[in-house]
Amino acid sequence: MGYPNGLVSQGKQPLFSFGVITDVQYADIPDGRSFLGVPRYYRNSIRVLQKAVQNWNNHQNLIFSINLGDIVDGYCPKDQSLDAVKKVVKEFDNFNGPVYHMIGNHCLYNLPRSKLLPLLSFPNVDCAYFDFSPIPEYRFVVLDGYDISAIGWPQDHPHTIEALNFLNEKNPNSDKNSPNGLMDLERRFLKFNGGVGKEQLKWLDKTLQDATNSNQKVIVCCHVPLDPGATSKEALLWNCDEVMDVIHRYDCVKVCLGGHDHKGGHSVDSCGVHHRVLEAALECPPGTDAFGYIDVYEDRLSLIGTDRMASCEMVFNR
Ligand SMILES: Nc1ccn([C@@H]2O[C@H](COP(=O)(O)OP(=O)(O)OC[C@H](O)CO)[C@@H](O)[C@H]2O)c(=O)n1
Repeated sequence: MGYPNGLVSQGKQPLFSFGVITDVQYADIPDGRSFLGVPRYYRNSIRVLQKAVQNWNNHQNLIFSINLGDIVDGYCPKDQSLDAVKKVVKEFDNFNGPVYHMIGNHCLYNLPRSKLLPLLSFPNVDCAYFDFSPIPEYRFVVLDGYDISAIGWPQDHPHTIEALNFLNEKNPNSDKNSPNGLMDLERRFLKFNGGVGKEQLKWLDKTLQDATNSNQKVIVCCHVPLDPGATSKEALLWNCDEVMDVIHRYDCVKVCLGGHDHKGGHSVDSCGVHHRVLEAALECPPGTDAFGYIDVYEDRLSLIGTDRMASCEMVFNR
């Protein structure tokens, strides 16, 4: 059987399947461009989401969907932020199943965490990282890539202060979103990125130990990518090295999914873990789409992408 975007089914039934989309970055404003000049279609992006939900529902066998973050764009007029987030959430709610969201920098430009987490139905409204297990053999670990961040926390919050100190130490530019002069992987030390804090790292370690004890395979999800092979250096998590050190201690993690770097990417790291950064809905010119679903097997994930989201076979290496 043939799929869109070139995959060929291997005949076996998946254990389960789920929908994916990222970087909708909706705003009711005219089309624009990224800082680097890439076109952005702020109004069309909600149409891409509507098409995704329709497609997921038509599939009939997707047991949940994942939104990898950045639901509303930073250029959304601030007096419209709440309505814009509610409007996008309403579209996700048309999906016939649970939707797991994560927060991105653009979400945090619009609303503080205290407002976002309840609106996005996080399992615990005080914490943006969590895990869930759709079937006993698999566990999903959702990381908060803006745990240590200069955006989203109150100005006097310890995590804001830690982030500002970190940026001042690592990035000498007065514009902390500018990578000018930063070399190679240091180009990730930008204000629109963030890091995973110590408590969350401990939680990640404990959760992966628990998954190992339960003989579960793990998919890690984070808005901010974790491997330089799958993303521009400017879009990497500040402490991707620390997070990957924890992940590599365990054999259970098979795939990491990300958003944030709109062009998308795929790599296999030195320990055989797949990293798939998904293509953004925001950059779809009208008439095009970027969403997909993932078939989960015992030995691989198969991403079936639509249009600008490339299909991808991720066979487990360990
Ligand atoms: N002062 C700046 C600001 C940004 N850049 C570079 O521009 C790229 C991304 O900026 P932008 O499009 O505004 O960021 P988004 O959060 O909307 O999107 C995230 C990107 O997709 C992550 O790649 C980036 O390359 C910056 O370094 C800059 O040079 N100077």
